[in-house]
Amino acid sequence: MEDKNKYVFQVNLKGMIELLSEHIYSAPNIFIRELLQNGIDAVTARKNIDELEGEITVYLTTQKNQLKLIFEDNGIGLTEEEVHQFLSVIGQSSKRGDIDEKDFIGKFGIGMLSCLVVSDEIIVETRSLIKNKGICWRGKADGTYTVEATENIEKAGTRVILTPKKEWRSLFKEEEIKKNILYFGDALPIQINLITDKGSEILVNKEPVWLRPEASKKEILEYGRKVFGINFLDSFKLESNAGDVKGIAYIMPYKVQFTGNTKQNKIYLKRMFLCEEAKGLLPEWSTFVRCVVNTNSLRPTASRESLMNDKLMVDAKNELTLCFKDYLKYLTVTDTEILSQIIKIHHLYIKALAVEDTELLKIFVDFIPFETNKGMMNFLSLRTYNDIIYYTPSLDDFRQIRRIAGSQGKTIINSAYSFETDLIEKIKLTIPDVTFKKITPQDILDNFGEVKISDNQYYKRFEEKTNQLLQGFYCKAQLKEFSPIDTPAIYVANDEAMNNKNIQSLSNLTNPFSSTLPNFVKKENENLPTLCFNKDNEIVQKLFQVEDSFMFEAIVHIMYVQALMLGGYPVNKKEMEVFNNALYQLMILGMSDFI
Ligand SMILES: Nc1ncnc2c1ncn2[C@@H]1O[C@H](COP(=O)(O)OP(=O)(O)OP(=O)(O)O)[C@@H](O)[C@H]1O
Repeated sequence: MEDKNKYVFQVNLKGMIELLSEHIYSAPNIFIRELLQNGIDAVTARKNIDELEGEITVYLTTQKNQLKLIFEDNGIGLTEEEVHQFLSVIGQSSKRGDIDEKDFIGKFGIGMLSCLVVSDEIIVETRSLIKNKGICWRGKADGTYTVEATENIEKAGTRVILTPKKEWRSLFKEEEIKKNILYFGDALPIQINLITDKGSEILVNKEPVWLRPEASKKEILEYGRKVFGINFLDSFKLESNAGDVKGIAYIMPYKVQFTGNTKQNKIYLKRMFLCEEAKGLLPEWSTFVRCVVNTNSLRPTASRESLMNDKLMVDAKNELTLCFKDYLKYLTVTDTEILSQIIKIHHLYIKALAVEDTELLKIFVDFIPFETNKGMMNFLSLRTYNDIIYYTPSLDDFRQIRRIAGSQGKTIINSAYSFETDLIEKIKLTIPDVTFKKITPQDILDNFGEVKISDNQYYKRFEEKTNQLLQGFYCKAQLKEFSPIDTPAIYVANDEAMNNKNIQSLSNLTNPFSSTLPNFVKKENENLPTLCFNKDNEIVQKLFQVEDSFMFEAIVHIMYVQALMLGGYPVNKKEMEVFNNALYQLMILGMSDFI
């Protein structure tokens, strides 16, 4: 029995078009991609029936003062029933459920709507290869359509005719049409002709160089230069069974920011340009390459402007990651010159790769450069000249200790960069005969030579007086022996000590809560930053004998703030004030002798 309360959904076509143009498709030129796609799918469908070579011809012509864009293909065409079934029902596609479904690019049944973004009406003249009768279908943005017989189309195939809306005229200019056809269709396996009132030209007619197995490296690099405008260092093939992916990766000739920018590639789906975003398809550390790849079976999203991040994509990514690794391994035996250039320019990425792959780590480890207190050094020199290799994962610590550690004969790696500490941990596991040791400023301090204060009244008084002066800055003073001898004082503070200093400074502010802050510092905590004076330094030695308290104070303040600056520590307002004041007073004093 029929349900009286049952109704059928209505579709507001205008709303649908708005949705497509504003939210699904990124630009109005997408209609060119959709028309090319339909043309090629129609030709593919015909290939199963006869051997005719497929062709797409685009006409740009003025008829009765009206600009017309005509996309014509010699594909399978549509019967009258199919016109009603597929062209006139949104979301209905002849390519879904077909045994050859995987051969077609389209499948959602919405692509044609993109034409209504730029044209008020779509006219489709079509003649099916199966039922030899010409049909003219006219669809409008208000959701109505008409179908009638036509003699306009003589052979099997389809012709889509668009008249530009006023606001989109610029998209229908010859150069614009040409540019967009090449942008989306330059790798399509079909001849594409452009015929205008001025003449005709073939835009696409051969296999792109990056898909030709016999193409030379020179040709491939030349293609990369043309497309990306970059003189790449080298190139290698990308191939994966999962997703049926094939293409080329180009090595950037200069350093690129480690921003994870994956948006400067060319990704094709069944040879139709899809997007520039390779996220999910290539490994995260691969931003030192640009790639051009085609996939025949990874799945696009409905906007057809990115790939779906599904299991197949993950499998493809794993296979493509292997291509990177194989290429680098291959270079170790075929072209170490290129390899060392790649490592020199892109060592950050190579390190990330080595963290992931033990085999590669073993191959590359000696080539890998590290930033040390003695400049850039590769691992081979590091391990040849040092029994112990020190490293520090904090840039602040590295800045602080690099000079002093060097003078003590230690080599320290700055491992504050991404992947660096992970890499060191991995090297420790993989190459056990190399000794690594993490080092902090405190370790350096512990290694300074002790000075017996009680033996010398000058030393004793010096430490007392400097401690008194520095108390107000939450810093303690110690007399030590260390090299280099020309460094009068070094400020040493670990994170906790700095934290204590900051809390103490804040507690002096007028904020009503600030007085409670010192309670957060552990009471028994002796962990304050330390200013180590170098007992054997000339200025310090002179300072032992300075009796004048004004002069003593000024010099200690200058040495304190200078040590802060040298260590790369922040200098607060109070510290800056005493520093400036001391300098000012000393300058006045110095000048007075010459007046
Ligand atoms: N040039 C053509 N030749 C033959 N049939 C066509 C042509 N263009 C469109 N069609 C028919 O119209 C249907 C709808 O086309 P439309 O572009 O809207 O969607 P689709 O190509 O099926 O999928 P998608 O939305 O993924 O592009 C197609 O499935 C096809 O049957």
